[in-house]
Amino acid sequence: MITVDDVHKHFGGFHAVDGATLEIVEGSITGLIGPNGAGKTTLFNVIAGVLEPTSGRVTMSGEDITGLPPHTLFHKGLLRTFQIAHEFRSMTCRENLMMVPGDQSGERLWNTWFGRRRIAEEERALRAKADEVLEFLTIEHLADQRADEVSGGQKKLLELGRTMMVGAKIVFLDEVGAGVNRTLLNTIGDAIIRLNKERNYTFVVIEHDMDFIDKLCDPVICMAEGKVLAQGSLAEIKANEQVIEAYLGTGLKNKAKAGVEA
Ligand SMILES: Nc1ncnc2c1ncn2[C@@H]1O[C@H](COP(=O)(O)OP(=O)(O)OP(=O)(O)O)[C@@H](O)[C@H]1O
Repeated sequence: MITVDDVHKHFGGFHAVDGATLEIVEGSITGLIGPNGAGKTTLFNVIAGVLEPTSGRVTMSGEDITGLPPHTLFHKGLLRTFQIAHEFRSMTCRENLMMVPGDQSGERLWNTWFGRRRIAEEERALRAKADEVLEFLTIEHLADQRADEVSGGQKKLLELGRTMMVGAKIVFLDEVGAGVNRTLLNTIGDAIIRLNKERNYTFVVIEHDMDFIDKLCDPVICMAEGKVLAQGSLAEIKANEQVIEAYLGTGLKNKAKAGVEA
């Protein structure tokens, strides 16, 4: 579905992504792991059009999407979740969902003059859709709560909900687990699995929480120092010596030589 071919992203002389090549298979929940500073978020941002790559190619279903801006990718069904923007925080959760850009007639001046009835109908449909999304995510009780009054985990669910307001095909999630309690993390995990199974979403998930990765992701891709080190099931990744070296820093071989137990 997505291929990343020899992508580089340099910040001055620093190679944050240094020749990453990988494939994201349609229908998968792919985990992207790696030590801090491995280049995971930078690679996400390149794929999602937030950053232009220094070189390399990204394709989606065979189409070259390298360097396309986020709003163009959004209309192709490729979404990266972001924290709810400052100006949306005083809105209710339902309104946050209803604000996701679509093709509402109300956005066009012509229709504000000539299509009031149609706008009202669309607004009703949008509201019903937002309520359906809130119900799917089991947060219907938050519909009228301001977005800045809900917990961190509930905000993450809302961010996921925003992807459901449009016909997302592939969603990039960056550290949904950070600072979220276990119960809500399970709710988020379940929502991801249901979206994957019931609505054919493909996910790419950056996460440090290995239990979360274990529950959700196959395959798992491990990056270090801007490169893809390994790809496979989590068990395979955990057994991969290069991966262990990357996480431990000094490396098993060196430790063995020094007579240190790994
Ligand atoms: N805009 C930027 N300018 C300069 N350096 C940057 C920039 N963005 C990222 N970097 C550097 O690139 C490297 C990779 O960062 P990135 O955030 O992609 O890593 P990561 O694998 O997502 O790490 P983490 O797991 O800690 O979030 C880091 O050393 C970071 O400091």
